[in-house]
Amino acid sequence: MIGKLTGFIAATHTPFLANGELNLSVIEKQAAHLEATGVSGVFICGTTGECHSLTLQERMDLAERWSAVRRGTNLKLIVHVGANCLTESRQLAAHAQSLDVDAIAAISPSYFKPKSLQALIECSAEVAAASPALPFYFYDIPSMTGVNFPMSDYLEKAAVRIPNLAGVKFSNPDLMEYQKCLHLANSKFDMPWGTDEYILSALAVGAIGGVGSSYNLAAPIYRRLLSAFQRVDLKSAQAEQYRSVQIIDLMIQHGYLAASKFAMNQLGIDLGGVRLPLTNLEETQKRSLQLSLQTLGFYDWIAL
Ligand SMILES: CC(=O)N[C@@H]([C@@H](O)[C@H](O)[C@H](O)CO)[C@@H](O)CC(=O)C(=O)O
Repeated sequence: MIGKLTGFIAATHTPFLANGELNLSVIEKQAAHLEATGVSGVFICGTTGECHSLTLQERMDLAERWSAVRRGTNLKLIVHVGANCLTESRQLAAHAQSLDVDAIAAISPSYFKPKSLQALIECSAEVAAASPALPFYFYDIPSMTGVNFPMSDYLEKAAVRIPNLAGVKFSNPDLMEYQKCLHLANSKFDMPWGTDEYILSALAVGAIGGVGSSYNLAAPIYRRLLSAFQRVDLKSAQAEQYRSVQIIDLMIQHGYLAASKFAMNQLGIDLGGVRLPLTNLEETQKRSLQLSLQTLGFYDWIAL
């Protein structure tokens, strides 16, 4: 086991060329940027990575490239293998285990949804069993999957069914349920927090790390937030959290994933655009976002 995930893990974007094909050649630069800005790991092929718009082969190509690139860095590597088809998930999990990766994670199937907690646990168990040597995280993201069971119940029941269960990547803003999970089984489970705009609240109740999209472009803000929190300087921590809120709010107004990819491109990491069904920013939207980021002070906030 890798121990618990600490610090800020970037849920990475998937780089595409102008023609929409995968652009593996930029991953080295992407990793260097993330390491330089202080993230502690990468969570690839997740929501931010547009997992459901990638072919199985593309997901494996990404895992292979990241596994090679992160060697020689301090970045942890977690591969998201969730899919609607459990056979594909199992293939991805087995493939991840053949590489140098730290853990896998999987969301619930969501087109046909598990009707009971036990059915959800059976889905996780099938995937986790395909890579028994890797820690398995259930990726709880009800806003995207529409699957919503109490994660404290999931952990209690799944712990006896899934030997390699490490915890839950908690992309669910329910802080009460989060605390119940944190206190289960002598805090045995790892619970990386997945809603960046509430990370300060999560730290206050016991989080030790987060996985999220905005750590790709704004890790320095979160690092200052964490150090202010650790020295009990709540005013400074709140100020940094509010910076994150303003950035995220701006991205949401412009279409979150396309806007965050555009911002990464502006930072010199050319990740290209998003794939349909998501849509890219129009030129006017790009200009307005760029101006708003400058006016906000974004580029000063993230300077190293
Ligand atoms: C619903 C959603 O996409 N949540 C994001 C957050 O990082 C989110 O983008 C951020 O908090 C802004 O709302 C992550 O939890 C997703 C994530 O980790 C991933 O891309 O796999």
